[in-house]
Amino acid sequence: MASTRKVIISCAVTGAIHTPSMSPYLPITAEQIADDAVAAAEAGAAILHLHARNPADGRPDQSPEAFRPFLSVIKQRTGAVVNITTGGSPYMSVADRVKPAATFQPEVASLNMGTMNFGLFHLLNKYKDFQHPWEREHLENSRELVFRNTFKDIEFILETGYANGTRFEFECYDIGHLYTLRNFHDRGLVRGPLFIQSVFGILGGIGVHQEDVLHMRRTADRLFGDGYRWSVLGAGAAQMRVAAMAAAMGGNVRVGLEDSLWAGPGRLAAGSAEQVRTVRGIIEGLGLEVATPDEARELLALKG
Ligand SMILES: C[C@H](N)CC(=O)CC(=O)O
Ligand SMILES: [Zn+2]
Repeated sequence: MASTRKVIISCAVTGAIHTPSMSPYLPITAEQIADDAVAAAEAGAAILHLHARNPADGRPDQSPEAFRPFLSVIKQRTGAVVNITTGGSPYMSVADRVKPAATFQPEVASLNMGTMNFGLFHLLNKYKDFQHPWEREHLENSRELVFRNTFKDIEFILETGYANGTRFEFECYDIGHLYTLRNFHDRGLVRGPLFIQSVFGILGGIGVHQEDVLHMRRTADRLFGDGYRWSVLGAGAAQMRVAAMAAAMGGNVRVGLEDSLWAGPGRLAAGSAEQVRTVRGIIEGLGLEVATPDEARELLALKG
């Protein structure tokens, strides 16, 4: 009897897109980030994708010192795989963005496969009142904001990570990013199995329609055959629908308050663990099983 397929749940607990005034549940302090991450791991997340913030006003903070307090707690309290962002926020230089991963040498680090417009200004239609002035600026400035990751930047991040045995979550926000990854693959600059995180619903990238999800899957199959592990994240209200489609199509999933603040229409999630429980229900409802951190390590050939 064929063994049941294991689905890897990644959880991104805070990110750098959402701001404190958007949800009282968005973890900001190191203690809140650690507690939310541990709860997500206990709910079934095998991989924890981590950003840091300034505890005073929630502003994204990419200094290694901002990461250290919650990383040690997470390591003590869970066996989950740690995935440190190299995306940081679009306002940061690549040199700053890579510092935490270079310092802590995690099993996994995120890597955005290209430069892109990163639209957040549409969120101003929804959010009017902000505790901190930087929040409105963060959204307004996104009209002329470019998230920069040139081919040279990507090479630099790859070299930095691979030197420490770190593997990558290749974030592909559009079909062109898959072709970029294929080019790096053909030049022998990336190591398989490739962990591809398809990102749906960020303004500036691909949408959240089922045809978009299918298109990403088919293109990745054509470019990488069985040399990759596919995962998806859907931004905002599309999170669970995109996850359900991908799980049914042999994929893995990412949830968490970095990608969506919601538990349902008009209902804020009281933490990332609530979304992990929801997506776990979908996965088990499909007759599949959730991968443990060690099963994820094996599937992704991580250093452990
Ligand atoms: C849409 C997500 N915020 C993508 C992300 O997680 C980027 C990164 O941290 O490198
Ligand atoms: Zn991130």
